[in-house]
Amino acid sequence: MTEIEFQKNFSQLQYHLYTSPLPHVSNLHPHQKTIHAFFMLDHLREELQRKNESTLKTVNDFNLPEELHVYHSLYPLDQRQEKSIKIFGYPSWVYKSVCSVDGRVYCLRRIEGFRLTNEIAMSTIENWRRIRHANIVSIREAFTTKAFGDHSLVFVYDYHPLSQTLFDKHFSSSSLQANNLPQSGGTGVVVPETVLWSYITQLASAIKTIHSSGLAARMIEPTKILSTNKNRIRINCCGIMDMLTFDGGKNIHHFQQEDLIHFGQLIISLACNSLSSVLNLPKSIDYISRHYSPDFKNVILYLLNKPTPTKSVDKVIAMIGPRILHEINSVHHYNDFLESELSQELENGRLVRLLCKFGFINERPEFDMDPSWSETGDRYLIKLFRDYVFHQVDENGYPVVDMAHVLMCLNKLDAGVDERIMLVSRDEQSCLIVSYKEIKNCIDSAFRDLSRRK
Ligand SMILES: Nc1ncnc2c1ncn2[C@@H]1O[C@H](COP(=O)(O)OP(=O)(O)OP(=O)(O)O)[C@@H](O)[C@H]1O
Repeated sequence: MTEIEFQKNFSQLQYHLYTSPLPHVSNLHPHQKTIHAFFMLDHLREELQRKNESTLKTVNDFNLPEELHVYHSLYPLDQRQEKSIKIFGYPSWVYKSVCSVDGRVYCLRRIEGFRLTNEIAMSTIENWRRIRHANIVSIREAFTTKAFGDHSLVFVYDYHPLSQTLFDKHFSSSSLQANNLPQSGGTGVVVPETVLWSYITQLASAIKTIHSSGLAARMIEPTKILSTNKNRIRINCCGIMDMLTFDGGKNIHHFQQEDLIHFGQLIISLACNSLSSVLNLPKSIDYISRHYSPDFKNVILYLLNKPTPTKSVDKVIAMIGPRILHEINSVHHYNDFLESELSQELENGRLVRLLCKFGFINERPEFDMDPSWSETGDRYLIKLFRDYVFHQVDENGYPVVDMAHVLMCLNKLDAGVDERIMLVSRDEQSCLIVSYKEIKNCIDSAFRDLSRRK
């Protein structure tokens, strides 16, 4: 399916189901709530919806193999059609794909035209598979294939929907600036120092885990670091270079030292908002001294120092200690925020379960001829309660469509409160005074009754 067909077949989801609260209702009493209090924040919902949509996207591309090892439904993720061989020495392609073994979505990276001659190289992936880190894209497996009509090597990674490379995030729209250092009299920094400290902390943590496992990342570069969430980054493509240039681990110390230098170059490029800033270090450091804190400059200078036997990521971690505490604090705050948003939806799950029970009980066709089912006793009460919640009309006979009323009734029902309400029959000939507690008992017993009938 093409992108246009996809748009046609799946009508756009309405992200903004509710407008934000108006100013005059924002000052509520403690016991009052607006409709927004029952749902997660719009922007969070929208982000999750978009991620789901992009995870489900499919395409009918006859140039792609239908099946590849245990993977199918390949969907290309490359945004740029021109293939650069700068990073791997071979053209590489990225696909989203579904695994037929566990049904999950993965990201496949194909290295085109690579013929594996040394089988032992495959074993390097085992070391990488053992690494689980919040700032590293996890690798699952690697295999060779001729499904594309050539000898290709495919690496399977966790899929992070809608992720962006740091290059796309910070350098793509600024290609003009990419060749020039920002002017000293400019409006100030492009990437705030707090964001850069967060990047430094996350990358240092990932590199520490990699180096402690006797490995080297060899991928600290803007197109191979993914931004998967707000300020959340992950090193991508780990393990590929170890396989493409297999040396049995002889040069690992050299590659680890290179990691630190590339780390420094990445941060300097982000701080100066220019990929070429590493070519003119004195000018770049001067810019950083004027716009960022001395601590920040010292970390960069340390990272860019010539390799020595004592230069290590541990020293970087010691230098950035206080910033790590700040990062932990921010992460805990964000965690609290997400937990509170999640709890809003938890309430909705409860209400959906209640609505499902209503759906099971009311208007069952097989009991149409059985007046004892819905027209008497408990079931009759449930039917009247359903009318009370959903089918009320105003004094002019117009339907009352009031979500707050529905939510209030369902919440009181779920809690089984003692409050009493008056239920009126449709012909208005009889009325019943019952408590939510009694109705709750009726629903539970009717549902139990249904579940038992097999
Ligand atoms: N694990 C992943 N999960 C989800 N999306 C990914 C993953 N890895 C890469 N992508 C996406 O695939 C696209 C292409 O990635 P790639 O690494 O090829 O970047 P690139 O900028 O095209 O680099 P190159 O110039 O080396 O091809 C990017 O938009 C990236 O966000």
